[in-house]
Amino acid sequence: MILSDADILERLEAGDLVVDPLDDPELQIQPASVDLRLGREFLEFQRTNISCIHPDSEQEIDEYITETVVDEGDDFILHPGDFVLGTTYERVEIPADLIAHVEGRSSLGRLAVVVHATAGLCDPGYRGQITLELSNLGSAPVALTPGMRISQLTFTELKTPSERPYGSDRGSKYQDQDGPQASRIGSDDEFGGDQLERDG
Ligand SMILES: Nc1ccn([C@H]2C[C@H](O)[C@@H](COP(=O)(O)OP(=O)(O)OP(=O)(O)O)O2)c(=O)n1
Repeated sequence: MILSDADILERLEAGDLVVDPLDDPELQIQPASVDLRLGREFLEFQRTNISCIHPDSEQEIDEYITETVVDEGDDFILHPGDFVLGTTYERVEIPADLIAHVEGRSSLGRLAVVVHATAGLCDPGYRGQITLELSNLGSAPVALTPGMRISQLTFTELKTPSERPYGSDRGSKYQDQDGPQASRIGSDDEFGGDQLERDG
């Protein structure tokens, strides 16, 4: 079951679902979602000198990334073909019996701005700001203003609460993230590994 505005309000008031700060609930709570605003920090991949990214090398990923913090009143210009990481301004806490989906807003989609390239799932138990995978599929640069409503979060109730919510086991590498976080896929090994065992 997907939560409606009334369900979302009820869970926010109960305090187990958190969207903080929710400065203008009337504007931000939509019929069945909550609009989230764009934060000031962005991570950009440097275009030059990248021969190949090895996902298992965190150091390598960090070396290729630069951080930009947009000053008050300024915009971040997302150029055609760009891919950058942004962040929601709000911090969320998802209870063990809900799963949240990060969705784009139609008004930005119509400008060819995509807010999550592939991953759009916030696990039950997740706490923190949400990293946005921003790209511009159009042919004109688009100005993004921190504070603008950039994405929306929908909530689906699980049949039973998760027994191992995010944060309760070793693999929860993005728990409590603050600002945009680059991929930590290199930590997968440390947490049990995705590598297939080789035969012989
Ligand atoms: N666009 C998104 C999607 C998710 N998340 C956060 C909320 C999720 O609960 C958490 C982990 O997401 P995934 O499970 O999709 O990521 P991984 O499987 O790579 O990480 P882990 O191994 O920690 O589960 O990241 C985020 O900040 N921005």
